[in-house]
Amino acid sequence: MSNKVHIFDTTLRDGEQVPGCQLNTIEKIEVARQLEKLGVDVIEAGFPVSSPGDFNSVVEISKAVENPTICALTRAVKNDIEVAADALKYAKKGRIHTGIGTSPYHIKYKLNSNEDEIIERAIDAVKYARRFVEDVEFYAEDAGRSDNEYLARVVEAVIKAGATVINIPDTTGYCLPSEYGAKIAYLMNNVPNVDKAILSTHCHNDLGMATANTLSGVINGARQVEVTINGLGERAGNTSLEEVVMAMKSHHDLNYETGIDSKQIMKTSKLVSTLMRMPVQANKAIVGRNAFAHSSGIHQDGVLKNRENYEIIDPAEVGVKESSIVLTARSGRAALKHRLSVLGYNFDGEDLNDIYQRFLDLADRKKDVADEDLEALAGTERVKEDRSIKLETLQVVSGSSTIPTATVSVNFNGDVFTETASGNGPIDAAFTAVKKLVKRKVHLEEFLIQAITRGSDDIGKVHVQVDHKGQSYYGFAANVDIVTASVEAFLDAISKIG
Ligand SMILES: CC(=O)SCCNC(=O)CCNC(=O)[C@H](O)C(C)(C)COP(=O)(O)OP(=O)(O)OC[C@H]1O[C@@H](n2cnc3c(N)ncnc32)[C@H](O)[C@@H]1OP(=O)(O)O
Ligand SMILES: CC(C)C(=O)C(=O)O
Repeated sequence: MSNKVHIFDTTLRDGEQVPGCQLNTIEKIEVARQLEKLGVDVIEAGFPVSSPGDFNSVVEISKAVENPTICALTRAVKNDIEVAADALKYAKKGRIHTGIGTSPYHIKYKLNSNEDEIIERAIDAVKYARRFVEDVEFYAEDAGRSDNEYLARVVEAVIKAGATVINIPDTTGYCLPSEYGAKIAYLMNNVPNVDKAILSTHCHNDLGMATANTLSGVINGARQVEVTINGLGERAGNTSLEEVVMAMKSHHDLNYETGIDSKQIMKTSKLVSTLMRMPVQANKAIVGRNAFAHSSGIHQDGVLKNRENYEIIDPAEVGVKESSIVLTARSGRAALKHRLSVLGYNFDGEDLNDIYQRFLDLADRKKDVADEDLEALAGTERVKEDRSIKLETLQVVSGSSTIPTATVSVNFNGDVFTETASGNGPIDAAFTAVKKLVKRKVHLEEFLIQAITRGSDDIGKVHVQVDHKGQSYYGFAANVDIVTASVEAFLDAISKIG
């Protein structure tokens, strides 16, 4: 048996069934072209009978794409098949995907039918589709809950009728991996003409087992997998392409081949997420933003010593530039030292311990610490050491119905002095208190606050310029508390007055 596993992407059909994920034709063409670059074998482009828009998309995708087979979905209904054939008229390689439910639920409650009648309808649909195209895929909807012996009879009959690929969908995401694998193995062993067709998996994720079930199907003989980018699909989603492909690639011993250029995975994931307006969960395998992010000290130390200590996939393999070391309150000195060195600062020994304590203080208040925060820490560390007047404590009261008041204590050569003042805001009040403390005539000439990175938990960077007897002095500080940063910057400037 060949080791080639065909990748059938149904992002534009099953993925597009997700509420809010509908795309227009131009967007679908963009996704289809990217899927072609990714190297999928089949693109399921839509369900042409469902709407003129979907019909048109299948037509235009057929024109736009060269290499992959373009597939159109139908029910086991003549008109669906005729419309699909018409939509595929420009496809270089076109496939009709027709089928019908085979589980007791579907046969009785959905189709109000019986087993023999369903086999006849399945045969008729496949034969009818073969009048239009050579490549006909048959789906036994809800195969996951279908009786294996009956399913084998259906599969044998539709292969005889001319089906080239047989899809065994776990439509409701019900199967366990062992159960789904056993179903594929049963068909491989009990359908006499099974070698005339390819068995395909189509596993939904209702119990979070879509990827496991798909792999179990492949291990037991399926050679096509139906998958979507980012695992999008009806209800809890479909099997995610990136997970299946990277699982097969990571386990070289399984020896499966696909035509996928895995370096295109991230780009494809981002395109689909953006166009379908469906964010990817941060911890999603392979394509989540945390999939290659290390944020705890022990892991960071391990990754810095050797990436493979904590990574089974080289991020470059899926088109991610590099893994990231995210500095948080759970990071250790190894990660901090590494990040500082990337930024051009070398901290060792006691210096490293000092900045590490200040870093922890910041990280406890801020979820993650960005490079700009580190720059500020590394810079202010030096600034503060040189200063003769140091801020001991600062307390401010402000709000919409109170007079802003600040109490500032400073340490001047070992002695602590305290003053309280009010102002038109907390910074003005604190500056007035500082002016009372230093007993020097200083005039604030310039005052600039900047947020360093993004959120409201950001570090504020403050630059001040003060005038004393006609000469300008500059001060700088950074802190998550902008009033503290302002007072520190003011003191920094004042300390420079001789
Ligand atoms: C498991 C899957 O994901 S299958 C794909 C699901 N995707 C979609 O359904 C999107 C496209 N669907 C549509 O646009 C519409 O449902 C259409 C055009 C296909 C049909 O629309 P309507 O004619 O209004 O039928 P409606 O959707 O209400 O009901 C479906 C009918 O198809 C029948 N049907 C369902 N599946 C099949 C099948 N595989 N083969 C034959 N008939 C089927 C149902 O029994 C029902 O028939 P009934 O009205 O005689 O009871
Ligand atoms: C149409 C079929 C293949 C399907 O989407 C399913 O059974 O989940």
